[in-house]
Amino acid sequence: MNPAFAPLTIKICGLSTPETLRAALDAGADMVGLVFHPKSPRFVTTARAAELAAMARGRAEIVALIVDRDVGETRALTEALKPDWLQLHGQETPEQVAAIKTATGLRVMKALGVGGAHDLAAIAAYQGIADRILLDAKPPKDAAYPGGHGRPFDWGLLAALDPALGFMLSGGLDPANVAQAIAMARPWGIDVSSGVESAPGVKDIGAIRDFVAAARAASAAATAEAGRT
Ligand SMILES: O=C(O)c1ccccc1N[C@@H]1O[C@H](COP(=O)(O)O)[C@@H](O)[C@H]1O
Repeated sequence: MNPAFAPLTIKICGLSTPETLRAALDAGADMVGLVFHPKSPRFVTTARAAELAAMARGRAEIVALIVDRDVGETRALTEALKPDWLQLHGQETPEQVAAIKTATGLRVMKALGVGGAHDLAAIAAYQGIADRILLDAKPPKDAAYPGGHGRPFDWGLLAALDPALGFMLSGGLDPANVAQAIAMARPWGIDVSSGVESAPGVKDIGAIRDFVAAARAASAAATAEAGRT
């Protein structure tokens, strides 16, 4: 499908309680993300994740977010949780992405940090291997974990990309800026964590609803605009 007319995929990441997960599902999120990186304020144990996944299954796609895990550990996690997707948010090489995909049989989203136009060159090495590329802001220097810092990057850089790429966009999105991000970047999907929180790791149900509503409205406007041009 022409990406300009594809429905926007909305992912709410870092959910860790039944109440906030339910809010994301009721708001109409397409994907829900569970963070398995121990240093993250959104970290969930496998037991808590299984409880949340049982609520989400059949209503939204379940994304397990991991950082530089080896193939054996990843396989054990996916056998226990049975997610729909893996989000690889570390320094995984194309070869490691391919090995994880083969070992788990799951769809894989590979996150790449963007700080300048030169960073977009890294995309090519993952095309045909990762099922989706996620373009995120780079973390602050010396950050304890590599994503989820609420920092946007220059979405104007993405105008240079082939529209057929169909990438996921994240980094500092929130209910107030998501419409502008969609209008500028025309992503296949969007991913948010900090922008729907009242403090790191504490999701805000009102902000989740506002974010999904703002994103759906902006996506409808972008689709109508593409139909006129
Ligand atoms: O959310 C986390 O804690 C996290 C930890 C380690 C790697 C990635 C993480 N989150 C991802 O980071 C981006 C941006 O999030 P934000 O909206 O700027 O807070 C997003 O893709 C999250 O899935």
